[in-house]
Amino acid sequence: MSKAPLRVAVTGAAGQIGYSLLFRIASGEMLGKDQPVILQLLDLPQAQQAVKGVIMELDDCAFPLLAGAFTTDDPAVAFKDADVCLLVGARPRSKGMERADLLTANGAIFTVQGKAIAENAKEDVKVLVVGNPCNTNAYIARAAAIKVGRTNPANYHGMLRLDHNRALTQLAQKTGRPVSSLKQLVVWGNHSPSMYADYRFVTSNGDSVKALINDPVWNNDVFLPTVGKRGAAIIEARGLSSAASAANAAIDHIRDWVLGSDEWVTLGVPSDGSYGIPEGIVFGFPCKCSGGKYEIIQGLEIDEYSRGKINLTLKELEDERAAVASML
Ligand SMILES: NC(=O)c1ccc[n+]([C@@H]2O[C@H](COP(=O)([O-])OP(=O)(O)OC[C@H]3O[C@@H](n4cnc5c(N)ncnc54)[C@H](O)[C@@H]3O)[C@@H](O)[C@H]2O)c1
Ligand SMILES: O=C(O)C[C@H](O)C(=O)O
Repeated sequence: MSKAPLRVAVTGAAGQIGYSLLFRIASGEMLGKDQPVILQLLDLPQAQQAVKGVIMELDDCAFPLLAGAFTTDDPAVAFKDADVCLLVGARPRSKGMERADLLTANGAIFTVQGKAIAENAKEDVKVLVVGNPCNTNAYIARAAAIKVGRTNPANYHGMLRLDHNRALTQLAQKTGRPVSSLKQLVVWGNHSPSMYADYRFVTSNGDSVKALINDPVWNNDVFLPTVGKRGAAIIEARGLSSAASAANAAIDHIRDWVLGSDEWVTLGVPSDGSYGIPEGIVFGFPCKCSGGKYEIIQGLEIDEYSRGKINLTLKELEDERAAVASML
């Protein structure tokens, strides 16, 4: 017997990430090749026509797993009974802008949406914020949801998976080892240039990647800036912010969370106090997922260099938290 459909709400559905994301969700790449889905799409009133066009294209793919799709400009309708919410809709950064510039522009969206999710979605809804600055937007949505109650505050995530995937490829290219052989990577902190992509624990077929590379100067002066500033480099090259790779990362994040992952994955999750990160701050941590739940991997050694890097990205998130305090 076929499974009951899961409801996936996607905001910013008319945007460029939406266009890369929706077709892959409908084809089963996110929730499984035997899992029907209903797409509940949210965008602004002026974008409704464009979303209708996207739904026409979804129809024209005749996806066997697509059990329905609709568009609305009302968050309460979009999030009704949702199992998964992908909060993509926000203004993207343009050339020369830092993510902090987006804080006030986009923060207001997430108070409204966090409340609407908590009031309307399934109680165990899984929420991933992609719209930037995604860690603090997830923090805002979670704070608004906590005021309502009902949903699980641990299930409001920000997306660090793009940074994780970017770091994997840089390491694969440096070592000449296949991406698939690299295990135990983590990107700590904020989805911003302050993030700390940490390959001290990474192995490739049992070999330590840190020992293979054995080049702290490359780590500090090439690897970290390349991963941290990759978003800006893509905006510079494309004239638009990353879209297909961002959509891919969102799919990876939700797939691993829902279907499980034997490997470490970086998830941006509300801190439970692990590694000295204050509770509630949405922070990139090494996680394992199984049975639809995630846990932060404990007990990793944090050396002095790493502590300095983690403190730096934490400080940025604490400053962002202070900047949005009046919105909460
Ligand atoms: N976390 C990451 O790794 C990552 C990576 C890439 C992009 N992003 C961010 O994702 C966001 C979307 O990027 P994009 O390239 O798709 O942008 P886009 O401008 O192409 O699309 C954004 C869409 O969001 C809609 N929107 C705006 N406000 C909305 C609201 N209140 N409710 C619903 N929809 C709304 C717009 O109408 C538009 O259709 C940006 O904030 C961007 O910075 C994050
Ligand atoms: O950098 C941006 O503004 C877009 C996105 O967050 C990215 O990392 O590509």
